[in-house]
Amino acid sequence: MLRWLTSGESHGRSLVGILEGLPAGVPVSTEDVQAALARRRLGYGRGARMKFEQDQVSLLAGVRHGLTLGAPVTIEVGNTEWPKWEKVMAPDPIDPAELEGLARNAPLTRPRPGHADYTGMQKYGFSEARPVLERASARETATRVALGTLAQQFLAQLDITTVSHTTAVGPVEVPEDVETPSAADVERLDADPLRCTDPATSERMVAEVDDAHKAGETLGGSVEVVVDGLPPGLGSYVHWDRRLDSRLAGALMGIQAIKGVELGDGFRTTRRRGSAAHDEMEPDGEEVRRSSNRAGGVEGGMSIGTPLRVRAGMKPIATVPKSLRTVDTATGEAATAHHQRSDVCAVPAAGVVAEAMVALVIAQAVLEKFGGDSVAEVRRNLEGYKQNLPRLGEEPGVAGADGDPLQAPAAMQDE
Ligand SMILES: Cc1cc2nc3c(=O)[nH]c(=O)nc-3n(C[C@H](O)[C@H](O)[C@H](O)COP(=O)(O)O)c2cc1C
Ligand SMILES: C=C(O[C@@H]1CC(C(=O)O)=C[C@@H](OP(=O)(O)O)[C@H]1O)C(=O)O
Repeated sequence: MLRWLTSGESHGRSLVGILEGLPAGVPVSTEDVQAALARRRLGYGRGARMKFEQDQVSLLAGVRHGLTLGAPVTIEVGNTEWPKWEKVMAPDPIDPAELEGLARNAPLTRPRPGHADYTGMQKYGFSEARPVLERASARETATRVALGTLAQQFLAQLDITTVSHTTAVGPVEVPEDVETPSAADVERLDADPLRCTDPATSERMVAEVDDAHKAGETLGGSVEVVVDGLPPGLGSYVHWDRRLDSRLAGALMGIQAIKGVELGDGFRTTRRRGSAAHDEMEPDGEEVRRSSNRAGGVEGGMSIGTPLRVRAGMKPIATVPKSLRTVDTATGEAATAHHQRSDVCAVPAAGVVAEAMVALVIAQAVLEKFGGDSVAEVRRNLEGYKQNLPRLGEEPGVAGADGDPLQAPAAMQDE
């Protein structure tokens, strides 16, 4: 089973991620992880911190000479800002005199609506928001991207590729008739200020970010992750928590500020009639071809072999420069929420994080179905499965107990 865990505070010494269950033989280097993290820092509208802070990557365990060992992989992402926070975030007890007058240590008692601040204070019994925001911050997503790089490198060994792109920033959306990008477009997407596939829409998104910035506002939007090369049959219809769609939705909703997830055409499908909602089948030699990909590659909780398309919607950044009304928890008086610096829009970065989470879920589903302790073994298992998939016209491998196909209820049978 592939499992992962992250640890670390936003202004702590470093973040750490552990990935357990990855087979031996996945190529990965410090440079690969560093490059993936650099992609997460991209995007028009991100705040000052992205410019001056570096992600310092160390592969601490589980990798030797550029290949995974099959052992847990531990990645550390060092915060280069640590020297400024060493006292405020010191793990060991510290003489209060050393903290005196430090602006960074000022109690944050004006919680931001939309962030974890206030409920985190209530839940954990803190008198200010610093101990909450340190972990609630999306700084943690650097670790997910680092671990996702390993999953992506593993999937690439099986010719499964992942890419993400921005589909909306605030009200500015990529038109429906624009072609969905593939992994071949990664460089072009990363070079775009918003990681948007359509240059005309990207220009409008830049203008929207500028406008929001000037107005002291923040923005959300949506991203799409596309996975090519999936075999049919990952996930299952037999139980809710084995469904690929439910697992993808959980993983994406687990990203800070993600408020909705759609598979394929998602909610657009709910407004269509049945005949315009599904992906019709037609014979293609010994195989079945789909005439469209509205479902986004998942039916019945399983991958169907067409490209996976999954979207995540992000709410606007909670630290709004035009400060929101709140309460000062120290005085009990009405106040405006604390604000120092923040992103205006982090949708492009959220796309890179979503790509990492999708890669982790897909890698987990691949390992569940095909197993294997080395990449070579997983590849053999996958190839064997693909070669033995039933062809059109062949007898199905499994029938009912008496060999008869199940009868549909009379009301559903053709007249
Ligand atoms: C990549 C990324 C960057 C973010 N940057 C900020 C930020 O600079 N300021 C902020 O207030 N929230 C930021 N957020 C969002 C907060 O982390 C999020 O609003 C907070 O966790 C509460 O959201 P939730 O209710 O979905 O948990 C960012 C989120 C992501 C995914
Ligand atoms: C540091 C990152 O994102 C941070 C996510 C974040 C939040 O509240 O989620 C708030 C900001 O941090 P700070 O308040 O220290 O400026 C972002 O910069 C990062 O993505 O690496």
